[in-house]
Order: sequence, then C-alpha cells, then structure tokens
Amino acid sequence: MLLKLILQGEMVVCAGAGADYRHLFSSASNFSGQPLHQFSSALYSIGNMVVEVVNVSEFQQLAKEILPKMYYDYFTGGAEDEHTLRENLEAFRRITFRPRVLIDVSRTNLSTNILGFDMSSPIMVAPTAFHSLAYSEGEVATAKAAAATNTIMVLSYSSTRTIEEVASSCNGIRFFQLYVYKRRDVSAILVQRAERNGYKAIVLTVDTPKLGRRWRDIKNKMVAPQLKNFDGLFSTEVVAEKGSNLEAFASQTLDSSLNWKDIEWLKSITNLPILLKGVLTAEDAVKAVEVGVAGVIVSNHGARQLDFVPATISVLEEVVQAVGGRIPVLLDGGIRRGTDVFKALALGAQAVLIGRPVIYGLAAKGQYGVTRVIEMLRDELERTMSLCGCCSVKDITRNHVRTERDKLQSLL
Ligand SMILES: Cc1cc2nc3c(=O)[nH]c(=O)nc-3n(C[C@H](O)[C@H](O)[C@H](O)COP(=O)(O)O)c2cc1C
Ligand SMILES: CCCCC(=O)C(=O)O
Repeated sequence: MLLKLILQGEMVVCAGAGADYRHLFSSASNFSGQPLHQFSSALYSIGNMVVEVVNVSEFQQLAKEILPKMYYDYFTGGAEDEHTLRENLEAFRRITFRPRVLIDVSRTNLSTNILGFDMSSPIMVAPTAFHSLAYSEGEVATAKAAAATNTIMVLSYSSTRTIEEVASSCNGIRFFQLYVYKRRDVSAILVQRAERNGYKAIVLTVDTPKLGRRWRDIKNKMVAPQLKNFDGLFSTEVVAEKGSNLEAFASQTLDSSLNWKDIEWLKSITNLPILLKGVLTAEDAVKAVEVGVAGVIVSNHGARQLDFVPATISVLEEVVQAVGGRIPVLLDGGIRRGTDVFKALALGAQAVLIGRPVIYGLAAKGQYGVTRVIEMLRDELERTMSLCGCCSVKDITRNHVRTERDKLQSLL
C-alpha cells in the first residue's frame, strides 16, 4: 500500500508498509497526527507532513486524538472482558478467499437492494447513539453522508438530533431503530413520528433487555446527553451517584419484559416492515420468520451487550441456513474492510451495517469523514470483487471463501 504524502502543497508519493505503518500512530502516545480541518479532504499532519487517511483504522486513530476520553471510550468499548469485541474483528481474519481468475471484471456493479430499496452498495449505516458527542451536527451530518453515497442509514432511537431534523435535512432512504421503553406510549409515539417522516422500516433491537456492563463507561462515569426526541414526552435526565450514567438511564427506561408476543403489538402500531436486530441463533431466526418480520440482522451490538457471544460472522451461516431464503439476513459487527463485506456476502448476508467506522469518520471529519469511510469500504469491496472474479454482488458465492470449519472438514 502507498501512503500519499502531500508536502507543502506538492503531492509526493512514498512507500508505506501496508497495515504495518500503523506503528507510526497506533497509540495515543506516539500518534502526533492532527486533523486538518481547513482541508476539505481526509488529511492530517505528522510534524510538517500532511498525510491522507487511507483506511478505517486511521480514522479511528484520528477520532482517538480528537475526542474526549469519556466519549472515545464509550464509542469504542465493549462489554466486560471485551473478548467478543476482539473476536468480531479476528474472526474475519480467519476467513480466506478462493479467488477465481480469467473472468472479465472490466465492469463491476456493487448496487443492491434491501426490502425493495436500492443502494449503491451493500453497506449500510448501523444505528449508533449520540452522534453529537462525536461531531456537533450529529446525526444530520451522518444522514447527509449516507444520502450522498446512496446508502441506507438506520437512525438510532437514542439519536441526539430529532427524527424530524434528520428527515428534513436531506433526501435519502432511512430506517428507524427502536428500543421499547417501559413507557410503551413513548416508543409508540416515536415509531409513528418515524413513519410520518418517511422512514421506511423499523429496526427493533432485541439484544438489549438490559444494557451490557461496560467497564470503561463505569470508570469514566459516562454521562449520556439529553435526547431531544423525548422533549415534552419525559425527562431523560438521570443522575447516577456512581458508575455509568448511561447504564442508570437504560435500567430506568428499557422494558426488559419485551418478548416474542410483542411483535404483534409493534405490528399493530405501524405499517412499516420490521427487522429484528440482534439475532444470533438458528432457533431465534426460525422464530423471527414465524412471527412474520421482514428481515433479521445478525448482530451482537458491536460486542457491547453479552461478552462471549460468538463473532457475528461466525454465526451468520447458521442463521442464513435456518432462514432458508424466506427473508433477508443482514449482518453487522467488526466490518472494517471491504474484504470483510465480501466475506459476509459470501456467507449469505444480503448487506452489512457499519457502526463504529461511521463514528470515527464523523469525529475526524464530520460529514466528509463519514462519506470517505463509506467510499473507502465501497472501493475496497469493489477491488476485492474484481480480484475474486465477481462483477456484481450476485456473483459472490459461498465458494469464494474458506472458513475455519471448511478447513477442519477438509481434514476429515
Ligand atoms: C457507540 C455505539 C452506540 C450504539 N448505539 C446503538 C443504538 O442506539 N441502537 C442499536 O440498536 N445499536 C446500537 N449500537 C450497535 C450498532 O448498531 C451495531 O450493532 C454495532 O456498532 C456494529 O458493530 P461495529 O461497531 O463493529 O460496526 C451501538 C454501537 C456503538 C459502537
Ligand atoms: C440505552 C442504549 C444506548 C445506546 C446503545 O445502544 C449503546 O450504547 O450500545
């Protein structure tokens, strides 16, 4: 890989050593990169050099430099020992490719659709909370980037900008993520506001009857921002004497009695298609089909809920097989490279969602940063497709990858 260095306005290209050059700035102590906001591109400086950001992990390093520790830790961290957090990334690395050669890949097409909605590529924006903690314009900047890249954005129930502000900020296909609160009337009002404001689907998060235990937030005494969506409905102010303020807020608000029967309730208050986010087993995938939802998202909440659940990519096939093509299966968790997107599609996902990469882009460069993150992953996917001999996402098959299980089976 080459690092492009722009030195005093003059473009100089110098050799870098792929992922290895990360030692230059892989920890806060030796990364002296400063984002350059005066440039309308993803540049930062090391000493007197100006360097272009070339991948998601560099955006992460920039975000780390910029954000207060409490917020960076909130965005980055996972539950308990963060075993699953590491595993979400590692499991992708254990999957290798079986590329096919001598296929005309002079034209590639990444476009796809979800529930009938067209997208420029199978990469969507996952619902993540509190974007204004990363960048002042918050979810509005994210929405503009998603629209500009023709990508579907799922707005978090815990967004810092309102459903209406995001809807009126730009045209674009958006879904709305739902937490069911003990105050079900409040959840119902938000669903109806989403529907009225043109959101196209409800993404019901089913892995959070309680918030996972996140030690970083406990130590930092994480303070959740006020959520404007709830103005006039109820106060989101919670003061915890110790530990994570967010956890205290969650335990006061989340309805941990939510169960399969409540899908009927949700259907009774909205005409929008419903996707279940947080399915990790064949059993639950079958139930999801039975209760008539429009799709499932294989997700472990970015490893922020139950530690020691498997990496999402490791259970994708189990869910895909149980669903048997009856509804679309999507995946999130640990997508940092276009190669990861390809692997998920090869194992049966119709699309993937990205959580933290969007936040890192947002923190580093606002709307432009999010746009670059989406474009970079899209470009990486396109190159991976070409090098594997695939012209369109439909050409990506199970035979293009080799998993750990494949390797074990070949030994039998
Ligand atoms: C900071 C942060 C906030 C999140 N907030 C929400 C949320 O409000 N609702 C939700 O359903 N999932 C939430 N998630 C989970 C994401 O939707 C998604 O499952 C996860 O980020 C995917 O993993 P990745 O970050 O490795 O891409 C959040 C994740 C992060 C990192
Ligand atoms: C009450 C949940 C807040 C956002 C969230 O889902 C997360 O931090 O993972």
